[in-house]
Amino acid sequence: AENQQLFNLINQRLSYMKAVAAYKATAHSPVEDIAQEKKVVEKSTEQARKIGLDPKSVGPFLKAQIDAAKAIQYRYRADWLSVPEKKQQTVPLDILRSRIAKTGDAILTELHTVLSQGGMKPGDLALFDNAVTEPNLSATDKQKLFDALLEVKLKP
Ligand SMILES: C=C(O[C@@H]1C=C(C(=O)O)C=C[C@H]1O)C(=O)O
Repeated sequence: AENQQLFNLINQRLSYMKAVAAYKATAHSPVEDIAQEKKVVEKSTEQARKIGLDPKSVGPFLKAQIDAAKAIQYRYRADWLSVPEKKQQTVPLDILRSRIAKTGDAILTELHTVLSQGGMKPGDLALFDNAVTEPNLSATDKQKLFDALLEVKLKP
């Protein structure tokens, strides 16, 4: 169903965070990049408005996605301090960010479709739980993400 596709896309965005964390670890860069977050929020808010989502209700969802993305990266970084990973090939950050942006746009488009077809019910939490499989996402991060997702509305 459409909900399943939406949840898969949300998981896909989170699944890029291991590669982002690996790039930053190699570059000795911090996880948090406020300038990039601002770009993501501005572009996504504009996209949401264009496709007919209520931009105000999208704000907390975007924040929850970014918070989850950072929490995942911090956990990888912490784990790699205890048990270093074998040297992997790192994907350039600009390439990862363009994939993240594409997935982010797809999430908003799919969310619009779901809301146009009647929206989600709290009972969809079980579907969401199964679809969102990123191992370094905590149960509370996951709950926050789902709660913010349920608050997104169509443009009045
Ligand atoms: C994903 C990244 O890491 C963090 C999370 C971001 C996001 O979820 O869009 C943006 C900037 C960073 O604070 C990144 O640096 O691109």
